[in-house]
Amino acid sequence: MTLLWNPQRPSPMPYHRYRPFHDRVRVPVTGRDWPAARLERAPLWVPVDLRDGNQALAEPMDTPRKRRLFDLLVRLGFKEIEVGYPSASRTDFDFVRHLVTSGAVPRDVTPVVFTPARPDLIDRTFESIEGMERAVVHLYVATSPVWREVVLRRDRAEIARTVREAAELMARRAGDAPGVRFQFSPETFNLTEPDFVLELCDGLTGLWDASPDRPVTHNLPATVEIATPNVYADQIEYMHRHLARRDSVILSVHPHNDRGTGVACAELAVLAGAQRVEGCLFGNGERTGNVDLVTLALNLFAQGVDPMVDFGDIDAVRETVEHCNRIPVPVRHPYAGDLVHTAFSGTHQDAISKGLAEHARRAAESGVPEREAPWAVPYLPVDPADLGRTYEAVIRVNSQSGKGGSAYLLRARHGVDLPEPMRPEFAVAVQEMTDASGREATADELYDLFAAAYLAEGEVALDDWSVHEESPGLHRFVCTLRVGERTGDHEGAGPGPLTAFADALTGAGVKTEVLELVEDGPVTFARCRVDGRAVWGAGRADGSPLTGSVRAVLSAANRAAR
Ligand SMILES: CC(=O)SCCNC(=O)CCNC(=O)[C@H](O)C(C)(C)COP(=O)(O)OP(=O)(O)OC[C@H]1O[C@@H](n2cnc3c(N)ncnc32)[C@H](O)[C@@H]1OP(=O)(O)O
Ligand SMILES: CC(C)C(=O)C(=O)O
Repeated sequence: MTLLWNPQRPSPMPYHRYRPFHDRVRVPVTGRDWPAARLERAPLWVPVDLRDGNQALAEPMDTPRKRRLFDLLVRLGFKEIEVGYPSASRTDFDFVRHLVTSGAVPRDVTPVVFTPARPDLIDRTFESIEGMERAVVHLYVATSPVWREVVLRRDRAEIARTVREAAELMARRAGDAPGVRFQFSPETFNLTEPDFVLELCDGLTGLWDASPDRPVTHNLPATVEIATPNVYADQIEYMHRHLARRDSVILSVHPHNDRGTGVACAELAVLAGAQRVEGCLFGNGERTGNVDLVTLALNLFAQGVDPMVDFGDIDAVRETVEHCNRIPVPVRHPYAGDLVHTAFSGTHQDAISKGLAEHARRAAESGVPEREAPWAVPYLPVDPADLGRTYEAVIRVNSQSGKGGSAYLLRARHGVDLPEPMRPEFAVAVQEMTDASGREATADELYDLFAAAYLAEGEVALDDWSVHEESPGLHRFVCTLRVGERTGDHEGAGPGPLTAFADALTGAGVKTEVLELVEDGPVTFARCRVDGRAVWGAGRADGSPLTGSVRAVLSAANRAAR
């Protein structure tokens, strides 16, 4: 049926090659609490940058880079950190040994080491953590039908045996070391039959004798995203409700981002009962990456919930992560990208500029410091200052901008506060400039434009001027004026110094009347009627208000002459 309101036509794309998730995995729905749940506290965040993130880098990190990232993660407040896949390479093994021998691991931080279900590699993993006070040994095996059939070539029973044997070896290797705990990941969980995941996880909970004091972590990855986040939430809630000895299990999730919904998957999974979230800073990781822990934590922060990690200097975090990964963070990355607190467009700038002024006003009114006052500035979900950013980048001007943007930059960066009625005419000049260049205009370029338009010399020049009060209510202004080619000495009289100057100008042939004066800050503004036209002028006060006013009137005379 052709819908009148939707004129789209069938595309030539071969979508018939792909199957919806419900043809690929059974998602049992036995009640659903997550849609009404709320995010009220931070889950246990577990950065996997040094393992999952690292295995996705063209140049995996060496020990100095790994150490720098590890120290950053500790400083940020992470308490469980996956530090590597020690059986995979000498570099990874050596780094875990470095952590053991260097004393880099604080007492309240637990490293996690990752291993496949192979006896030789499990042995090597345990070798790497010898002497480590606390560690989680993390076992993984892929469990979904495609991986079973195509990759591992083992059926369900064989996979279950592989997992059991690996887990038994792990338990033997750990002995009764109180500092070692266990984690299991059924890789490709989101494509695996739920009853098989339960069989494997519950088997391990029993085999490892998990208890509330020594819980096991069952980590349920969306290894490759296959569906909308609500489906993952259903899968997690099902496990949350059905896992055995639930009080002895830490239910963890590990979303990737193939459909671009890793963050949503993690958030809905926490609503559905997950207590622990694995991810990477800024979403590094294979293909489209792991879920981004920065976005997740700051999403909580922006809801008034303590993220339990400190991203108060986001640019320093970004700099270290970019150095270690050798991958730049995109300019639109939530919270951390270069442009994410910036508005170029006119109406947004207007709203932000009004919002910032209102924020300052309310803070002053209630006697609360601005950085403590409740935040409600349009278009800025969080105060950039809370992330260690300044307001400099908040408003930037190009041809999409309006009068508010250029006025804001002139005020914020040059102390020049254009009177409201003057802003539209300046915005026209700005737009002409930015339309012509196709570029952004910096605050300095805006000032130069303003100075050329309002502060520069013109047709009318003033020299050797003085003013005095001849008698109460009568001022006399004496000066030399050049108007075009003609230069002459002039005098004017009036009740105030400026009316006297206007009179002198009128005497020199430039009929001038001062309508309004705005003397506030380093530049004074005057609206005058010059030869019948109302025009604005501006003058630098340079410490003397009268000088500013005289120059502003002269500027108006010049602008009228142009
Ligand atoms: C979801 C994840 O992120 S999983 C982790 C991915 N990370 C990495 O692969 C980086 C580190 N890996 C490596 O360095 C290597 O793959 C090693 C050292 C672990 C193993 O190397 P190799 O012995 O050369 O094996 P290879 O890399 O070809 O891996 C494929 C083999 O592992 C088997 N395998 C895959 N996953 C697992 C697992 N979880 N447990 C046991 N065996 C597994 C495959 O069935 C295949 O076996 P086959 O050769 O008998 O067919
Ligand atoms: C094995 C798990 C933890 C994983 O890395 C994944 O599935 O992406």
